[in-house]
Amino acid sequence: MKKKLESIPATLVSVQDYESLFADFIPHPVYEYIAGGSADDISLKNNRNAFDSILLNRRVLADFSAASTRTEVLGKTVKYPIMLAPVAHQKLVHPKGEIATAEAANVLDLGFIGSTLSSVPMEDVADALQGEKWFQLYFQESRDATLSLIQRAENAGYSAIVVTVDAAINGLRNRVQRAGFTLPAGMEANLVNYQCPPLKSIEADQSIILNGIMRDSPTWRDIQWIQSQTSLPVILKGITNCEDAKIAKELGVAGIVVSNHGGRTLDSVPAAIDVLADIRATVGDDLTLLFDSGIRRGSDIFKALALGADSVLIGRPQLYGLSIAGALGVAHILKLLIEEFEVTMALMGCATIDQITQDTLYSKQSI
Ligand SMILES: Cc1cc2nc3c(=O)[nH]c(=O)nc-3n(C[C@H](O)[C@H](O)[C@H](O)COP(=O)(O)O)c2cc1C
Ligand SMILES: CCCCCCC(=O)C(=O)O
Repeated sequence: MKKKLESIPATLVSVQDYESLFADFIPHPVYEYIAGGSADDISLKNNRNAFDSILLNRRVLADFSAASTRTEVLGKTVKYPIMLAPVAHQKLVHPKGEIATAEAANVLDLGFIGSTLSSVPMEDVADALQGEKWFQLYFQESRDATLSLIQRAENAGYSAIVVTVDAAINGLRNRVQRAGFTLPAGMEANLVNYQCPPLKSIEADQSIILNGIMRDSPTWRDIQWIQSQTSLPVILKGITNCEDAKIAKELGVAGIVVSNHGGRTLDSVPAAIDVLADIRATVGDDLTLLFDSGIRRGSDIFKALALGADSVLIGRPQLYGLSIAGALGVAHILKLLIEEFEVTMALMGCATIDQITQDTLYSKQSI
């Protein structure tokens, strides 16, 4: 395994370059955990294929005298429509874990979503962050434990709760199983004092999954309960279905992350980018829509905004940079994506974010 780099070689000029290299810097089972999707990687691959099939309908000779990447997300002005997605267990790839990623987010002035499963306590991650910080919530087995996480997030200064709703149980992580990946101790720093309740009893002819694990799994009523327990905006992450988006809006959530979890939960769900426009049409213009799953280029950020996202989240690329060169690597990757996004805006003739509309894309039928 290679030692972390202390400077960035001139050959690393895109996220793809980092992606090709990061396996050399981490143990193979960890690589499989990060790079893999679920089951046959169908959704994982679809995420990229779908982005590649979207073509840009450029305009020339546009006026850039008042150009800006600034926009509003959840009622606040941000420098770029880009945030760091919640990514668990970051000390798997670097001893500083989430602290290094937070430092990179600070350098680029990007918002950060801290995971319930972070390997650094959420309070320390919050202290390391200078900009916008949201907390991603995984429901715990008991409401007390879930509520305690929300209260800790509030006390630590997080300004929104992002509830992940697409992972009621783990997906079929076959690549992880084949590689023999197991989570080392110390990778779930927020949960050290949380007791795991005993396994639920089931009848002899019942399913452990459907009647055991899923029996008390969260429902829409639990989302309402969370809303009743916090004054922070509540955002649901992991919606790919228009009816679910409609229910979420009716319940008054502050936003939705259109995401298939990077192809890591249910395999064979569509590419997240392929459902984004329909979800935007369903919820209307006013609800905050975030997007992740497959963003690897600045042009992907542009495409997601054109299809209705207010901001995108960067997932796996954080870990490529962290594995190879710590905070410097993450910052470099984020910088590359920002520059690519700006180049795309420039060559597309879009000087401001509100000019990035569906008209900037060829419709699939028209080509
Ligand atoms: C190693 C890893 C850990 C992740 N941990 C979380 C997590 O703790 N909570 C969560 O909501 N999503 C988690 N995700 C999903 C990301 O937030 C995001 O949805 C996904 O990475 C987007 O796909 P992409 O990385 O292919 O762009 C994780 C993803 C990876 C790769
Ligand atoms: C029951 C879901 C566990 C997910 C663990 C972290 C994550 O979101 C991911 O690996 O993806």
